[in-house]
Amino acid sequence: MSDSEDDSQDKQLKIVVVGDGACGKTSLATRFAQEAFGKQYKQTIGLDFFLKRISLPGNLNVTLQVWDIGGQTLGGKMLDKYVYGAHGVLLVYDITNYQSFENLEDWFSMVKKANEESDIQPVVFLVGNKIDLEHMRTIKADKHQRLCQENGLISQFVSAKTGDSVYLCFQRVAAEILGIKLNKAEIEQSQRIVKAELVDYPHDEGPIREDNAQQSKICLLQ
Ligand SMILES: Nc1nc2c(ncn2[C@@H]2O[C@H](COP(=O)(O)OP(=O)(O)OP(=O)(O)O)[C@@H](O)[C@H]2O)c(=O)[nH]1
Repeated sequence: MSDSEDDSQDKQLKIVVVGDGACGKTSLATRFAQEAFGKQYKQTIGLDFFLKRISLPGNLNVTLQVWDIGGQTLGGKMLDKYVYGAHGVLLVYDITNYQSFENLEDWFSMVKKANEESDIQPVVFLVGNKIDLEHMRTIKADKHQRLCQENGLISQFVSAKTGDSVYLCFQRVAAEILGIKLNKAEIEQSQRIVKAELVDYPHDEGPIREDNAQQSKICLLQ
């Protein structure tokens, strides 16, 4: 059987990714679906769409349709339609941006309202992104946990930049929707270990001084 025939038999799950502009939704989806990351910010107009097939315990394959919703759509006419019928929702914020956390209330209200008349109620994850910038964190982890407890949300921290826990996040959403329990070994396997890059200057040279670096750039231009 070819891959595409195989795909067509997979269960498809609709996962909607919402949150403020620039909190990293596209980066998260791109990291998951294409294993790539771009530093340049390019605003999503409307929505983007990604498909990725994953495996769950018990040799179960599922295809995730990831709906990456532009942050500027909040309050717009189309948003309800994008979110309607989602099996899973990722409420994403940037841990270094307080406003993106505050605005989750509006995003969550919209998610609940959009699905009021749907037969399926989505599993909702609270996703704190950019944990590679831990030193710039403005929302304490206990505030994040409190929001989860008060609203029945499932907690996840990720970094779209390093890839830390991104695959795990989507795998947990799918498992939760399908009522599958991931064991510790499966969770650990999906968690990418982040290694810091160490710059090792030769001891006798020391770091390059800014004025020297400037000169060498000028030389190159001439
Ligand atoms: N350091 C760091 N930067 C990130 C991370 N995720 C995203 N970024 C950066 O944050 C900026 C915004 O990322 P996007 O993924 O475009 O944000 P978005 O939420 O899709 O934005 P909208 O399209 O406006 O809704 C980009 O410059 C990304 O490179 C992360 O985990 N760590």
